[in-house]
Amino acid sequence: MIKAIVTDIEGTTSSISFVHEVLFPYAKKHMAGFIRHAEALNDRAQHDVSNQLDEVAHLSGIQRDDTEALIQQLLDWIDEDKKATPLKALQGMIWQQGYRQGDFVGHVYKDAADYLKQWHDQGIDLYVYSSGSVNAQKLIFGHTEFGDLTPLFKGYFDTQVGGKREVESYQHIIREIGLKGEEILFLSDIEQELDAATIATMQTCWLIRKHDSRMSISEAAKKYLVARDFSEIVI
Ligand SMILES: CSCCC(=O)C(=O)COP(=O)(O)O
Ligand SMILES: [Mg+2]
Repeated sequence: MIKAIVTDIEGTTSSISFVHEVLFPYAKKHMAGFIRHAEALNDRAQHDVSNQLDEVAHLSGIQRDDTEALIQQLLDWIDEDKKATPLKALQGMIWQQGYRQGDFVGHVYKDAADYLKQWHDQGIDLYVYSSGSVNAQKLIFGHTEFGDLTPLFKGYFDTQVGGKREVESYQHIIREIGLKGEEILFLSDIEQELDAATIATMQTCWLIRKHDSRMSISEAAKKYLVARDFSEIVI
């Protein structure tokens, strides 16, 4: 029996095009200005940005005092869709401005919003696991056309627990949730994420959305339970 559901965001609850054509370009446009002007932020925000730049320097081997090279590295990582934790943290800080200013609304499919509400009302614990930072996850679900969906979620996981294709990440999430793996359903559009969750003993469902699918439904169904939207997910 499923007692908890952990969902991916991009390609699962939300469209790939929103992430790649709205969020990523917005972060790219504002990254340099955001970092150069970090000094003008309040102390805590400045400290947060500085910590992330420390980590960019550590991961890239670029000198910590070469701000322009660090910015270029971040822009290159956006182009590569690199799931680097400091990039994801900085993107979240930049998107926060965008959501607050009303530059965009977080995209969530209607079926996802409807079923998340239904499952929540049934007493199923809901969690998010995305490469986007926990801050970014709360922002996308907090600013949807269906209102603030964050009260539906019991918890959020990002790459602080590890990469989404690593078995250990799902083992960590299972421990944190405090249920057996087979009592938790993981939803994703990415085969390698489903593979890792399955090895960690979670149940899985592969989302093959019409305009977002990277795989045919018949091919995917040979390996995992599949759903074209949340209404087809069997609990
Ligand atoms: C939290 S919205 C932005 C998502 C993001 O930055 C990303 O890289 C997509 O990752 P996901 O694990 O949701 O596919
Ligand atoms: Mg995804």
